[in-house]
Amino acid sequence: MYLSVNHLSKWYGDYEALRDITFEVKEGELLAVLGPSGCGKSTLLRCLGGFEPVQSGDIYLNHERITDLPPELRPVATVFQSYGLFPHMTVLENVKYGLKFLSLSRQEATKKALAMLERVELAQYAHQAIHDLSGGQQQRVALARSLVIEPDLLLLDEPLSNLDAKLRVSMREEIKRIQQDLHITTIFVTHDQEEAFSMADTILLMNQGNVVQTGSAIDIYEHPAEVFVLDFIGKSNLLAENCYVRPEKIRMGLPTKNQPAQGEICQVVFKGEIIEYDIHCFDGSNLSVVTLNQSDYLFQVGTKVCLSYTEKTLGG
Ligand SMILES: Nc1ncnc2c1ncn2[C@@H]1O[C@H](COP(=O)(O)OP(=O)(O)OP(=O)(O)O)[C@@H](O)[C@H]1O
Repeated sequence: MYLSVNHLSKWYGDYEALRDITFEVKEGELLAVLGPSGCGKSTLLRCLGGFEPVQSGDIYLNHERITDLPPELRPVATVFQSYGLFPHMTVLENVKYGLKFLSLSRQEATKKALAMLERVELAQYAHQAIHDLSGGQQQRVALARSLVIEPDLLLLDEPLSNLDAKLRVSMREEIKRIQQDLHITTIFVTHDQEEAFSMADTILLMNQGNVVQTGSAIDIYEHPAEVFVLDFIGKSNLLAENCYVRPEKIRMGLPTKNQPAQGEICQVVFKGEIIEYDIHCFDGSNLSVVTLNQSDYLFQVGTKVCLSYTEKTLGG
């Protein structure tokens, strides 16, 4: 495997921030580390980048053990949330800065930096000051500066968190395009499920310093390993211990002679593309149902409905 992380543990004093973390990443794959605030995502990234020592465990990158190497000796580039660009330098100078520690002639460095700016579609801004660029453009300069050194592994810590909602969506596609073009193995930290789902080949879901599940977006959504995953990823109805049904998997209809009403709609939330319903069932339970907006608005508050669905089992 290209990146192997084996039994990594990290303590801050007597607080265990990472507990026995084990996972693998294939070459050219994009892995999203997803989880709630404080679960240890950034700590894991800092340990992979060499910015934090670990107490036990091993990291192998491209068959080399890098666990104890300082950041500058790891073939790894990190883009932090703040981008860390130098405001007094031009775009080109910022990207060339990444090459400072390689023994390249000035001409070679300029050529490489310009080629990378071309890749991220910013060549025309090469001689502009950093503060003349938008947030999304600055993000791409930070990416270019990291990628120009041709690292074996790219680490991105919540790279879209400083951008507005619309730009986040277009930057997701942009980062994915660049990552795939360069076939660069990438680990991307986010607390945003949609971001992880839309970008990652594999998702590593964390909670309280542990890895709780690893898999594709479909694996994790369709086969949640435990209640935490069910709650964190999407919406769900927990029916009984270990049994659940997703709201969009419930079919709702008007009662017929053969199918009596099982509940009554007590709330309708119109969200445009979808409509969310809260159903009070006659057995005393409550269910959430989501339907696509298919426009006949049959179901209003007070409508009695029948429901059909198949229960799924956690971990199944
Ligand atoms: N330098 C430190 N010293 C002590 N505790 C720390 C340190 N850095 C992080 N922690 C603790 O370790 C835990 C994990 O923090 P971390 O920043 O990795 O979480 P995170 O999942 O990235 O959160 P967020 O999404 O909010 O950035 C938290 O409880 C945090 O308070």
